[in-house]
Amino acid sequence: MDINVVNALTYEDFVKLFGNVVEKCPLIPAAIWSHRPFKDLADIEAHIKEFIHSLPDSGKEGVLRCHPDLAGLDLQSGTLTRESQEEQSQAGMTTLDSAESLQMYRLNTEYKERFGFPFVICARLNSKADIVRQLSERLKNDRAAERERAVEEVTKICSLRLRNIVLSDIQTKL
Ligand SMILES: NC(=O)N[C@H]1NC(=O)NC1=O
Repeated sequence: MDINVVNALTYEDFVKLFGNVVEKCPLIPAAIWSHRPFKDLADIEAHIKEFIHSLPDSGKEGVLRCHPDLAGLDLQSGTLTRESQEEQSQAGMTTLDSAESLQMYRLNTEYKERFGFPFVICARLNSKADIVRQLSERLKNDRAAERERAVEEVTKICSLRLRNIVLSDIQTKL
């Protein structure tokens, strides 16, 4: 995908195309649109990261709260976004047995009670075993460290989603 094509998109088409690069946060692409023209995809990514990092703690936590639980209710009821469905499926979250589902439910619940936002990890870069291990490990962090850790995962998810868009035919997304 040519960056000139992206730079020529209307605001509406830009948000339609990049609206979910950060889960359920179309405000983020809407905000960075004003930085056009972008040099390349890395430039778009840098603006998104800068925007997220510039948010106050409450804003960062808000971004985290837009994420569905891994192997949670949205997955069970078929209400995940297309991107999240693909990612969770790739990490084996859609084929958990009942003991694994219960373990994820308990850990997710404990995590949300401790931090007040859901556990977020880039599912495409982690196996089922990695996810369970990291969920248990990260429960030991303090809130500020964990917020930053989780935001880092949001940026990894965003990078892969951006790459996916670029590698696929732009026309099919509009
Ligand atoms: N909670 C959480 O990590 N959710 C996600 N991770 C990911 O890669 N896609 C998601 O929706």
